[in-house]
Amino acid sequence: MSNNSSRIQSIFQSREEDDKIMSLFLTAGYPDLDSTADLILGFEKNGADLIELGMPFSDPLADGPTIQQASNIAIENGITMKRIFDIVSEVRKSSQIPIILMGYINPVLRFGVAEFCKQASESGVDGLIIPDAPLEESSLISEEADKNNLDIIYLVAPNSTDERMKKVDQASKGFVYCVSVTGVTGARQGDEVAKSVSKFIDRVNANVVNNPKLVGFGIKNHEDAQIISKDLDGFIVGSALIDTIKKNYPENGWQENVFQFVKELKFGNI
Ligand SMILES: O=P(O)(O)OC[C@@H](O)[C@@H](O)c1c[nH]c2ccccc12
Repeated sequence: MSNNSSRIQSIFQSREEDDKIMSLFLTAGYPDLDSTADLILGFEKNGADLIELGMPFSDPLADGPTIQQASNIAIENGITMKRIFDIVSEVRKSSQIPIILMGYINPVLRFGVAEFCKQASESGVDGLIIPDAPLEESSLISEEADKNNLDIIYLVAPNSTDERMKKVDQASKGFVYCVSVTGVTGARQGDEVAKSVSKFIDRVNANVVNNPKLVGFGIKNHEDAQIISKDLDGFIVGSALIDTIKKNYPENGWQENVFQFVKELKFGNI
């Protein structure tokens, strides 16, 4: 029997007080099919603690332009569910970094929930984030996820009531995803996120007491990340990473430039 979910728990257990967990979001199959596994391994070497692998979908309603575009390119590249599982199996040959699949419910339903959870788990996936299958719809998938040792991570946002935050905390396993700003994914200008987020984080800390907490949406550099995750366990970056890939690909040495960005995100300019 696999025991995948313990991989997520163990990164929080071994965390030092000042060391923020860094989760990176990458669209599977972007910028090309062959790079995804190598990118994940390189992210890990350069400071990533956790990987969110995006399952591309043609109608990604929570995503801003950067991730929408990456999804479209990945679909053009020929990404499929099977290829996503193959990427995870490939990473598992040499790495134990926790991997969470993140995507929309439709492709999962089309694939078949039971089969999806089984194959995800067998390939070495640890958890799932399905933003359009919130708590109310969780019965669609929670039973099969449980059976296969997959943690389901639910989201809280500034417009979540205290009551809802408590419910999300009860239902989540692995961690709770704190969405820093209302709206879609994407890097924000200036200190927009840092300024608005502190009241929300206080409320999160009062209501979400059983799970570790990571904050995401709009974080673009180390300084943002440190300020925004100050009272939480860590942070998540997606769009700013994908923007960096887009800026460098396919120039010579593009991966090295991306890994340098990753290192600076985690450790600052050193
Ligand atoms: O891209 P940003 O602003 O850095 O935010 C993280 C985000 O990309 C990733 O976690 C994510 C991608 N798509 C999502 C949909 C819903 C919630 C979260 C996500």
